[in-house]
Order: sequence, then C-alpha cells, then structure tokens
Amino acid sequence: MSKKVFIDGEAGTTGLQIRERLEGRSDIDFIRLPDDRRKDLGARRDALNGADVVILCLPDDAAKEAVALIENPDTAVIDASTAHRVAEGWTYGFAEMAEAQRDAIRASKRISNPGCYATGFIALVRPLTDVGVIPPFWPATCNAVSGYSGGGKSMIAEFEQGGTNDNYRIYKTELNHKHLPEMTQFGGLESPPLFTPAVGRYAQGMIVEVPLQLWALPDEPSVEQLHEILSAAYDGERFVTVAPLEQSLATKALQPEMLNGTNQLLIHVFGDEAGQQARLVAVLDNLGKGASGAAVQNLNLVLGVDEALGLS
Ligand SMILES: NC(=O)C1=CN([C@@H]2O[C@H](COP(=O)(O)OP(=O)(O)OC[C@H]3O[C@@H](n4cnc5c(N)ncnc54)[C@H](OP(=O)(O)O)[C@@H]3O)[C@@H](O)[C@H]2O)C=CC1
Ligand SMILES: CC(=O)N[C@@H](CCC(=O)OP(=O)(O)O)C(=O)O
Repeated sequence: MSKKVFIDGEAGTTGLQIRERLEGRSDIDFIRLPDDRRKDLGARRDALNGADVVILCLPDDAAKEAVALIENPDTAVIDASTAHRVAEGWTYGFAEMAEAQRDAIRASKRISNPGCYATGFIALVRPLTDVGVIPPFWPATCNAVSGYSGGGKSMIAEFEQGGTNDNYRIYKTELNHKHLPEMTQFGGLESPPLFTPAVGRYAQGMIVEVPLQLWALPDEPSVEQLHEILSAAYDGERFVTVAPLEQSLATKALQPEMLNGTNQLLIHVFGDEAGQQARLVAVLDNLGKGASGAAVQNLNLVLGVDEALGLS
C-alpha cells in the first residue's frame, strides 16, 4: 500500500528538489495544498496529521510550528531546517555517521536532516574522533565555500536578480554559524570548530575542508593512517566515497560543482610531502547530500525501501 507524504514548504528550494527526486514513485501518494492555502494553518494541520511521513522544508520557526501541530502519533517527521538538529528526542539523519545510525533513523518518528556544511564536516571528522586520532578537546578548524542556493530563495534572488555584484564573499564573521552545535556534537568535539564559510557566484555545490597540523595531534598520525581510518569508516557506502590516496596525489585542484545533482559526498585526504600537514576535503551538492538528497535517503529508510531509490 502506498504511503502518504506531505512536503510542508514544497514551493521552496529544498522542497522542490525533493519533489523532483520523488517524481514517478508509485509507493508514494502526495498530500498537496493549493498555492493559496500552503501557509494556511488549518490546511497544514490536516495535511500534517493525515500523512504517514511529513518532510519540513521551512524556516526554523515554521518548522517548530508544524511539529507542534502534529497530534497523530503515527506521523513520522523529517525536518530539513536547523530547528531540531541537536534537540532531545530527535534522531540525526546522517545514515553514514556511525554504525547504529541507519537503524536509529529507520526506527525514529522524529528525524532531523543535517545541515549542508555540517554533513561535510562530520563526514571528515567523526571517524577520527571515534578512534581518538582527533581528541575531543582538539581545536578544529573548518573552511568552506557554498553555492548561493544554500541561502534559499532569498539568496538565489539576490545573486540572480542584481542584488549583489559579489563574486565571492566570506560571511558569519561573528563566528556564530547556525551549524556549529551539530558540528560540535556529532563531530565528537567538546568545543565548536572555528568555522569560516564563504559563498560564491555559482548556484550549487560545496567544498568543506578541515586542515590539520599532524605534528600537533597527540598521536602524530600519518596521512596514510587518516586515509585508512576514513576509508574503513565508509567501506561499502553508496553515497560517501573516499578517493584512493594515489588519486588525491594526482589531484592538484578541486572544484565544488563536480557532484551537483547527486546524493554523493567525496572525501579527499591531501598531505604534504613531509607528512606534517593534511587537508581533509569533502565535496558535495548542498542541495543533494546537503539537503534534498539526504531527506529522500532518510524518507526511504523510514519507508523501509531501498535507501537509494530516486538517488544517484
Ligand atoms: N538551501 C539549502 O541548501 C538548504 C536548506 N536547508 C533548510 O531547509 C529549509 C528550507 O530552506 P530553503 O528551501 O533553502 O528555503 P526557501 O526560502 O527556498 O523555501 C522555504 C519555503 O517555505 C515556505 N514557508 C515559509 N513560511 C511558511 C509557513 N509558515 N508555512 C508554510 N510554508 C512556509 C516559503 O514560502 P514563501 O517563499 O512564499 O515565503 C518557501 O516556499 C530551511 O530551514 C533551510 O535552513 C537545509 C539544507 C540546505
Ligand atoms: C550559502 C548559505 O548561506 N548557506 C546557508 C546554509 C544552508 C544550509 O544547509 O543550512 P541549513 O541546512 O541549516 O539551512 C548558511 O550558511 O546559513
């Protein structure tokens, strides 16, 4: 029997991309609201409570409001906003993050979809904190650049309709990016990384990077060891790949758009010749594994179907 799915915020950037990925699915019946009622509280309440699974693609406040409207104990929620990522009672929707995570997602009725930057950062750091090569007290740094679709409809309009001449800009100079709590908690760290995001004049795709002074880490790991740990952590995964070291050695430059339209995340471990420094790099589509792709993967897990359905 097909399952009823309601995407609250379907007309937004993330919502539209989820719809596209679910197009043609015979196991899903969509609950949809006409355009003039998509913000109507009563109509949303009915839709939210009538669905087997709801996917929230809303600003944080509207996402909290939506959750408060749900009384049906059988309705499962996948929230793409930042509202519940480190909240009590919610399961972090990053299936590849740890061995038990997939089963936790399958069993949960409250799943938070990870932030795009957080996905890259956690993918790079978590396997290393899990084995202790990066200790929990490590003062981690994270540099990243995203396409402007990461800022949703308003930033897309800003870049595409003459609102800015910027080709590139750094932001969050106050050092208080909204992904820091999830990066800290699920990265296995005691204190937030120093995070320096930037946005460029291109629509989508991102690079998230963690630079490491290997000589300063307690165990002074080699580049080969880091690569081994990351490769073992993602062995057999369909959506997270660690490039072979030889491939990284031959890669002299990397651009953020290479995985656009996919749910893939690619990791490179770059190192200097002396083995003293490393750059851990993740490439992903902010609208793919960083948002809509991950949401569809989580939906598939909740529905008990192949988690790769509709994803490439
Ligand atoms: N863009 C990205 O790369 C990522 C975004 N996210 C998160 O996903 C969520 C959605 O982001 P994004 O798609 O980019 O944002 P958009 O601004 O593109 O879309 C948000 C949608 O929500 C609608 N909306 C706003 N308030 C309400 C309400 N009260 N009731 C019903 N609908 C409402 C908006 O309608 P209208 O435009 O008419 O106001 C719009 O269609 C956010 O929480 C964001 O943080 C997560 C990962 C990545
Ligand atoms: C370029 C840009 O502005 N990006 C957004 C992050 C988008 C994202 O993935 O964050 P959420 O999942 O938490 O919405 C930002 O930095 O706030």
